[in-house]
Amino acid sequence: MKITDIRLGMLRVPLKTAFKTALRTVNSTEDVVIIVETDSGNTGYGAAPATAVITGDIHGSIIEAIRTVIKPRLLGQDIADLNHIIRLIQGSIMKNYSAKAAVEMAVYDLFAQLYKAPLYKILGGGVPKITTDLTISVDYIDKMVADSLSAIDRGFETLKVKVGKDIGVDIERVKAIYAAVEGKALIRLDANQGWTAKEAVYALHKLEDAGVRLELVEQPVKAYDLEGLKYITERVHTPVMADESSFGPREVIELIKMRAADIINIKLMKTGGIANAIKIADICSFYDMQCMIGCMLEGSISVAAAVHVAVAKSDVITKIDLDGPSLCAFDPVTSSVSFNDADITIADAPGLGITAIEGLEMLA
Ligand SMILES: C[C@H](N)C(=O)N[C@H](CCC(=O)O)C(=O)O
Ligand SMILES: [Mg+2]
Repeated sequence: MKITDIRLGMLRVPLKTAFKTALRTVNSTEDVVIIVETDSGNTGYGAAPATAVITGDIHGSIIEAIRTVIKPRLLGQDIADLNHIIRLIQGSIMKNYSAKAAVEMAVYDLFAQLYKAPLYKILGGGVPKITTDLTISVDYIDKMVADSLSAIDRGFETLKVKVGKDIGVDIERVKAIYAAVEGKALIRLDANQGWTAKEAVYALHKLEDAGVRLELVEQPVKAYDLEGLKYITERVHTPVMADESSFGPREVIELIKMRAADIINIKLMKTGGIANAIKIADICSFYDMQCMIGCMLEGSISVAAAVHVAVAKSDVITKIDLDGPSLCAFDPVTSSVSFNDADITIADAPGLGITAIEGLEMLA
């Protein structure tokens, strides 16, 4: 099975409601879709959103990295040589993790198709059913409480509450949501780098003293501020998770050595794809550290790839934040992964099992 062509398209899907974090506000998912064709007639799919504020990637850079750098190296490659192709992708260009992730997942899709098995089985097997949280965007307190209650009505049992704005209002936001959902849902916070280390310790102590039980707090401080992350981890009971501070295996090893965080958030758009995501899971497993698998604001093609990884690495990936498709108004993709609000399941089809994508605009 040899690669004969790589084509690109754009897939845009409106959100149910605006997605608001400390870093940005977005109203739709906009993914670069990659289609890898082979001489056997098999097609592999991948996708990547442009999350400039986190990865530095924009649509143009993703498209150009794939078109001008990665594609020429991959044409003619035999899908059976998976590790060789991964090395070609990862060594082709510095950074550009979203572009690498999109291409790599399409290659993994084909590799699993070669052996006629769902991707998660090729990655080690597991039970093909996981449960995701839902993100509650940072907003007026009443709106966040209403959104949290509506998420519970939809069946979500874990809410990822966005904070990281004004520290005083953030504390009130979390208290109000906790009072409304206590006993009905678990709360995890994501400050998306919005606090200083001292603010984070102050806020978390206030919440802990008020009896607010949080599952974890994600990326309270700036991505580069590993000392700040460590300062918080050493002072609060709430487990601290690194997101923007950990991209690939190197950062994860550094965080573990420093004891700067309790949990690592793995995202394919930060790792540059599946191979590094698995390496991180294995490193964390070795050090008895738990992981979350998360997503950017992205649609169901790339999130499906993360679902396969989550299933295969469920021993160490114990927390799931794969709610991109649940935030969308509809899912234009037909695949073997079904996103039913909190419940995500994989049916028994080869690879990622993608059979149709409605509304895909092919790029010239
Ligand atoms: C969508 C997901 N639940 C999420 O919140 N991801 C963010 C980054 C999303 C973005 O800005 O695209 C995160 O975990 O920081
Ligand atoms: Mg985060």
